[in-house]
Amino acid sequence: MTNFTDRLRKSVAPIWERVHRHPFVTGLGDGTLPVGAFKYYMKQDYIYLIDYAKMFAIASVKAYDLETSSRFAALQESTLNTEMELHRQYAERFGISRAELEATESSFVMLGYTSYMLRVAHQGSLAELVSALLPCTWSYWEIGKRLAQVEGALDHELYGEWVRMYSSDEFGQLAIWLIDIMNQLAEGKSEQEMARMEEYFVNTSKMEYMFWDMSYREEMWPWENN
Ligand SMILES: Cc1ncc(CN)c(N)n1
Repeated sequence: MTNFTDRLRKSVAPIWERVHRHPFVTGLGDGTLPVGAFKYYMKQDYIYLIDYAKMFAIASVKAYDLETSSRFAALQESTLNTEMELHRQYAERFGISRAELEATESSFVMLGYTSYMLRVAHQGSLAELVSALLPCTWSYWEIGKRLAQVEGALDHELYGEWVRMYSSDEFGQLAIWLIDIMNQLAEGKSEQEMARMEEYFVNTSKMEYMFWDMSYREEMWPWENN
């Protein structure tokens, strides 16, 4: 028997494959990614994660039982204090202060992505909320695991830290828990509800691709660097 997340994964197969082949992602693995693009990405991703952590906070409020509520609260905590610590450490290496990091001006893609997710979180059910946030954690874990297979990627002096974090068992446990809860929440849902959840999952998967792409091109608003 296939579960709901098998259906989701199948529906985004071509998009995620494009992500795996994107030069930003392959460059993280083989070390060819320009440092400027990585710095740009780190700063945009830092402010992205501030909003992403809020998705878990809203999920904690919407949860139907205490255990689920506290798991989402823990996910918020680990985003703010473990995942974002990686960014703070990179920023320190680059001589970017915490204040500067937090004051990063949002790119259009970053703003579109987080605004969309937060809209689903505020207007939708818990199941819809999880379907919109799941590509973020799940796809990074998949990318991390694939890059960890590339020779030298785990030990690269700049990008190794990134690959180690997203391929780690700790990060994988978070992704697995989210995949499980997605399947539980989908149980008993009508085809119409599942189709809406699939739409959110596909849309945020496309936005993941766009986030990599804008980072590679260090894209801001069109009148600033075009
Ligand atoms: C844009 C994006 N997507 C996903 C992740 C992994 N939490 C992230 N840090 N940034």
